[in-house]
Amino acid sequence: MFQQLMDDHDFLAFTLANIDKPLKSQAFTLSNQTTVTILDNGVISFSPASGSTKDVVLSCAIHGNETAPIEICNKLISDLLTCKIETLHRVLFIIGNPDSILTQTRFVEENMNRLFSGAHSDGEGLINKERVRAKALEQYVSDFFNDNDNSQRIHYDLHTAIKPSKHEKFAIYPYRPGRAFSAKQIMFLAGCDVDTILFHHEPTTTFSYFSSEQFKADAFTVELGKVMPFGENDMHKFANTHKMLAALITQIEPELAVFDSNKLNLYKVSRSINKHFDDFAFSFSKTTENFTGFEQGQTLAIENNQQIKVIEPYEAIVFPNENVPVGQRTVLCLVPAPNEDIQ
Ligand SMILES: O=C(O)CCC(=O)N[C@@H](CCC(=O)O)C(=O)O
Ligand SMILES: [Zn+2]
Repeated sequence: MFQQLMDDHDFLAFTLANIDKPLKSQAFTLSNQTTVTILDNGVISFSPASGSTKDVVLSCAIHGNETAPIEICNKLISDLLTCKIETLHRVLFIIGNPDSILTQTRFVEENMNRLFSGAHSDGEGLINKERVRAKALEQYVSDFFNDNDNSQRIHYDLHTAIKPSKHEKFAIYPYRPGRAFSAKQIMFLAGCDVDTILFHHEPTTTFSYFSSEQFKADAFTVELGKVMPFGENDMHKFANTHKMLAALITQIEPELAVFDSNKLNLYKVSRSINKHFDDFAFSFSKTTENFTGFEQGQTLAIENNQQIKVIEPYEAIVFPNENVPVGQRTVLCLVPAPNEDIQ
């Protein structure tokens, strides 16, 4: 079964070829003494022989149609397997939802990025593959981080956005009460061309919040551009992201620019507008880009004959999506964030 991976070093192809085949955890050693462990379909870790000071989780395809992050992770995995690059830190790669890669959809039955921090087992429980997978992924991340108590824990959950964005690459910094935001992390992301940060205002059931909250990891949902099918990503646009992620794992400390808020776009999430009725509809056009701003009093959406208006003097919107189940987020509203505690 592993021969295909040894021959072509294509972990994505290996993952898709082995969906639903029982896969026993298996480890082997590369010529540079890195231990490679395949833990499950789409889950692979690399451990250097010694000296790891960081534990890094790189996840992609939590939404199966978000292909650029999959291509970036697959290239890093391939370069590690061929010893073209050598990691100095423990790294866990996760291809989140292989079934939805095959269907080329965001998810098959349920949005996996609403199922973490135990939400997979709420209500009717583990009734579909996405719920079972979210629970399993929590376990892999927990085992990975718990294996090494002294390391800095990092998790970048890589996505692409459904709509085009005024700021092409941006990251969501999960809610972390009592913990300052990290200037170094923000500058690492800036090095990846991710120059826009959204500070979240409440707990969520996303993968990045899980790692941030449970393991005090420096964790982010990172949006690397717009969703595109395989073969249609302009990989030049991801060169700096790829370069920085490679530097993160192959260097003790990648070189970072000094924090400068003037070079960044910093937003705070002011509220999440959830869907309460089936007739929820936005008042703005379907082509409206992420980060489009609206003035106080403007109507953003209508549901059940009620208008949902802009509350703050100015709110920008991100991730508008009316096609979600009742109870889920339809859009996040953002306000400028000049005074966050960034250290
Ligand atoms: O473009 C969209 O509408 C969604 C893109 C996406 O998948 N975003 C993540 C953000 C998660 C977070 O808030 O940290 C998601 O919706 O799950
Ligand atoms: Zn996504």
